[in-house]
Amino acid sequence: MDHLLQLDNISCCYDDHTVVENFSLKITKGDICCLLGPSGCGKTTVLRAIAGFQPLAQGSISLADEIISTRKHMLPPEKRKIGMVFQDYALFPHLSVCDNITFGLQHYSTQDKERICREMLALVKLEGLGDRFPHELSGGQQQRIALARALAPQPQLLLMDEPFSSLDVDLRRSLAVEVREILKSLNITAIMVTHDQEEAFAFADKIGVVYQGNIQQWAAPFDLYHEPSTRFVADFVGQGVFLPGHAVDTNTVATELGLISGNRCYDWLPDAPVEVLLRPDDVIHSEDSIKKGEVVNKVFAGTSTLYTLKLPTGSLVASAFPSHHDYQIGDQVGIDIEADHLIAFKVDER
Ligand SMILES: Nc1ncnc2c1ncn2[C@@H]1O[C@H](COP(=O)(O)OP(=O)(O)OP(=O)(O)O)[C@@H](O)[C@H]1O
Repeated sequence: MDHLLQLDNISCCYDDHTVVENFSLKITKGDICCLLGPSGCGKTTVLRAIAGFQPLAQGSISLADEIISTRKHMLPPEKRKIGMVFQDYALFPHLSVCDNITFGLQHYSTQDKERICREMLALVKLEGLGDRFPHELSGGQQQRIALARALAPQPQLLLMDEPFSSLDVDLRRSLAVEVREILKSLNITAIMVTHDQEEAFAFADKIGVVYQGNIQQWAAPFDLYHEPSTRFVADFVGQGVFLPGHAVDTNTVATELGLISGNRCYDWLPDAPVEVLLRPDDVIHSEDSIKKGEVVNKVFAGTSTLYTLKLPTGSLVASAFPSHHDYQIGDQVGIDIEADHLIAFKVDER
C-alpha cells in the first residue's frame, strides 16, 4: 500500500531530554488520523517534526516518497506543502478574511486568488464574510477561516494542533464532524493532535495513542475501544474499571462477578492474577440477578444514567443503565456481565 507519510523510528530531544523516542507511523493518502494522549506525551513535538519546525535526533520522515527530515537534513517548512491549523487560529488580525485565506498564494494572479477565496469560503460555509476582519468573527468562524487558509494552497498533508480546544464543547464536536466531512470531500490527508478522546473518535479514521513519547496503539476508534492492546490504552480510552480476578483458562477469568469468558485467547497460565476491563456497557442491568452492587454514585446523562456500584468486596464497577431505571444512592441493584471482548491484563502488565 502506498503511504503518503512515513515516520521511521524518529526521536526528538530538547537539550539532553528525549521526549519522543523510536516513534514510527505510516499514513495512507486520504486518511484522517489523530494523535491522542495526555498532556506532555510528545504529540505536538511529533507534529512540529512533521511540519519541519523540530529537528530529529534520530530516524527519518518521508512525505510522498521524498525524505524531508533526518538528523542531518531538514527540508524547510515552506517547501513541504503541508498546511497547519493551530489551537489559537493564528489569523492575521490586520488582514481581512479574504487576505488571510489567500496569504499563502502570493504568486497567484488576482483573478485566481479571488476564485480560490470564493471556493474556500463556500467550502467552510462562510460565503459573504470575505471583507470582515478576524475580530468580527466568532471563535468557530475564525477556526473555519484558519482551515480555509491552510487548504487554499492545496497542501499534500494537513496538520491540526488541538484545533477545536478553544471552542465550547458542543461546537467542538459539531465542528470536528463538519471538518472531517470537508477533508473527506477533498480527499485531504490530515493529522490532528488532541487529548480529547471524543473529539478524536468523531474525527479520525485511525488514532495513535501516544504515551511517554511513543505510540502505544495505532487503530480505528472501534478497535481502540474494544481491543485495547495495552493497559494504558485500556485505561486512557473510554470509561471503565479494572476488576481483579484470576485466569481459569485461556479465555476465561474468575472474578467476584463470576466467570467471565470472551472470544479471544490469552497466553496466561491458570491461576495467574489478572485484571479485567469492564466498560459501563459491559455491566448490564438485570433486576433478578443474584449479583448485586450498591449504588454509590449516579450521573444522569439523558438517555442513560451512569452508576458507580460497589461490589461486596468493595471493588467498584461502572454501569450505564437506560435512564428510566432510576435507582438511589444506597440501593442494591442486580447486574450481569456481557463482555464478549474480554479485555484482561496480567497484574504486572503495566
Ligand atoms: N521548547 C521546549 N523546550 C523544552 N522542553 C519542551 C519544549 N517543548 C516541549 N517540551 C517538553 O517536551 C515534552 C513533550 O511536549 P509536547 O508539547 O510535545 O507534548 P504534548 O503531548 O503536545 O502536550 P500538550 O497536550 O500539553 O500540548 C513535555 O515534557 C514538554 O515539557
